[in-house]
Amino acid sequence: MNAPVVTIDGPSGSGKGTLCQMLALKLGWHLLDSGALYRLTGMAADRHGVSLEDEAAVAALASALDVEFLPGEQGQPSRVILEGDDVSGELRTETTGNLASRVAVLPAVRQALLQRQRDFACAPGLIADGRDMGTVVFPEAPVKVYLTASAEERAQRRYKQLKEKGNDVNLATLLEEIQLRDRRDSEREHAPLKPADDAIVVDSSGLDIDQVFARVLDEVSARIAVSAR
Ligand SMILES: Nc1ncnc2c1ncn2[C@@H]1O[C@H](COP(=O)(O)OP(=O)(O)O)[C@@H](O)[C@H]1O
Ligand SMILES: Nc1ccn([C@H]2C[C@H](O)[C@@H](COP(=O)(O)OP(=O)(O)O)O2)c(=O)n1
Repeated sequence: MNAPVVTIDGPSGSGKGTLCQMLALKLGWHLLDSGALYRLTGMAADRHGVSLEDEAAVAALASALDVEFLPGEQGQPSRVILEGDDVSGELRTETTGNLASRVAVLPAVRQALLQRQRDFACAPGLIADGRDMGTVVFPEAPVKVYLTASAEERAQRRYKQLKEKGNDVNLATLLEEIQLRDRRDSEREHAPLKPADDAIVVDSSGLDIDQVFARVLDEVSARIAVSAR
């Protein structure tokens, strides 16, 4: 039998990454950060001077990504190595997020990453974070969540997150970037950001992350026999 998959889709800053890490830790399941694959593809194109207009060349980079995901030293975040360089910091910037959103409109890139994402579904189970996890990559998943929040709240969260990391950020610019990315991700022709027909929609505006986690864990426990750690 295939491993169970819980999909968590939604726009930037809705809390997907945080929620998915909490769920994966609680259940002892694998975690797929699909956005990281689009981010790495965008970064690879940038490094190799490949134009984002050249769909075939960007897709070739996506199929051949030379990447390693390393667990962090005790108490440290995990590290991502692209072509031998530690790109963990650069990977999470808004500039890279925008690059990712631009390569993500290219159908050949999405196709090149499809099987790589499905291969993450191994026992005992997978928590999959992205935009099209429930609609395209794992349409048979028994639990699908669409996590959202107002653009203003998401921009505030991102502002706080980046400020805490010591980045020089501007709230109005972050809000504009989030709105632009929402539009590009939702309006693209292939695998647009939208809730799956059978997704549970959770609006996290006004909920803290522990409340979101409790709500989603209840939904998971109601649908799948899980043994939480
Ligand atoms: N429900 C919430 N309330 C307040 N802050 C949150 C909530 N969920 C996530 N955050 C914070 O918002 C920021 C963005 O969350 P993240 O998980 O990176 O979102 P995404 O992966 O959807 O872009 C992080 O700093 C995170 O701690
Ligand atoms: N399954 C996915 C995941 C991400 N993408 C694209 C669209 C997103 O704007 C970028 C970056 O995604 P990522 O989840 O890393 O970004 P956020 O943490 O939500 O800001 O990649 C996608 O098209 N499909």
